Amino acid sequence: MTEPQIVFIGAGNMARALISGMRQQGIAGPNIQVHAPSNLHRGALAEEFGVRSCPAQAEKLPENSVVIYAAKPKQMPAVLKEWRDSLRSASALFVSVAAGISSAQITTLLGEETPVVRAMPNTPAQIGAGATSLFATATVSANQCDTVQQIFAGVGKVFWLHDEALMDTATALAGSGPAYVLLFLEALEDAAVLQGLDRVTARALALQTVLGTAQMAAANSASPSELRHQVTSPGGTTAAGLAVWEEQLRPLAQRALAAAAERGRILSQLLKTTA
Ligand SMILES: NC(=O)C1=CN([C@@H]2O[C@H](COP(=O)(O)OP(=O)(O)OC[C@H]3O[C@@H](n4cnc5c(N)ncnc54)[C@H](OP(=O)(O)O)[C@@H]3O)[C@@H](O)[C@H]2O)C=CC1
Ligand SMILES: O=C(O)[C@@H]1CCC=N1
Repeated sequence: MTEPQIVFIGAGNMARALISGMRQQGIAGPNIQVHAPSNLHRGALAEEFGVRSCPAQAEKLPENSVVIYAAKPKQMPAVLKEWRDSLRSASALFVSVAAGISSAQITTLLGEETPVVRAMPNTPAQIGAGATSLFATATVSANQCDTVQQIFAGVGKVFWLHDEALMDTATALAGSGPAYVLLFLEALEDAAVLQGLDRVTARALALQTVLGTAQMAAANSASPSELRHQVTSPGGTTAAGLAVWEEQLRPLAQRALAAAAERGRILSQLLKTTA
């Protein structure tokens, strides 16, 4: 099977993370093209990864291209109006990473027959450690599902969802998740510095603790709760620290994921697909 041309609409943070991972996966630079209004980000991608840098305007695409929408959710109606005909004439598979925007909204813009996959990757894709949730509409063929699986499996782990409504939860958990983990790292570092540890050591200790724990949990069949109990000596230091975390962490996690998922639904409601 010939490799499909992968066409990015948008050259920002998410496009960069995916392209970086794809290049490490061995996808050739010229097999990836990136469209954006300014040369700022797409020019840098062309220089760094050897991809084709193209203006935002739609162009004729090779048959069976895979088009990845990686511009902002609210820009979708205007952008898809521009691209609709090129997508149709290439029988392109359309993959959207836009938070919140439903497949029904996309097919309203592109036509019912357009095969659409919603993908929610995250930025660790740039080092091949991403987590991507995928949802395919009924018009996506088994071969097209395989193609999408291959693309995203090359930049991390892939999870197919069968209920589109849960894409907002996947977004709240994994799409936004790297920011929560980074905030947690910042908070641990700051707290250790407050106790007198120098910043360089505090950052390195926090980072290695989170990294090592995630790797240990991934390598172990025991649940996170079981592994946590292995750290926690009765009456010891961990129990004292955990008592403080337990006061607030679970309700906070629930509120944070609820707020993020709700924002996804609002982004969807704000979109005027009739524009
Ligand atoms: N950042 C993340 O962690 C994740 C983001 N996403 C989704 O990815 C999408 C992009 O987010 P992110 O990368 O963070 O955003 P950025 O702001 O970093 O990038 C947006 C890109 O869209 C480009 N753009 C603007 N207008 C057009 C147009 N008319 N045609 C083509 N490209 C255009 C911009 O061009 P220019 O370079 O000229 O400014 C820019 O390259 C969003 O839909 C978001 O929901 C999904 C998962 C995770
Ligand atoms: O913040 C956002 O809206 C995007 C989607 C998930 C991560 N970043």
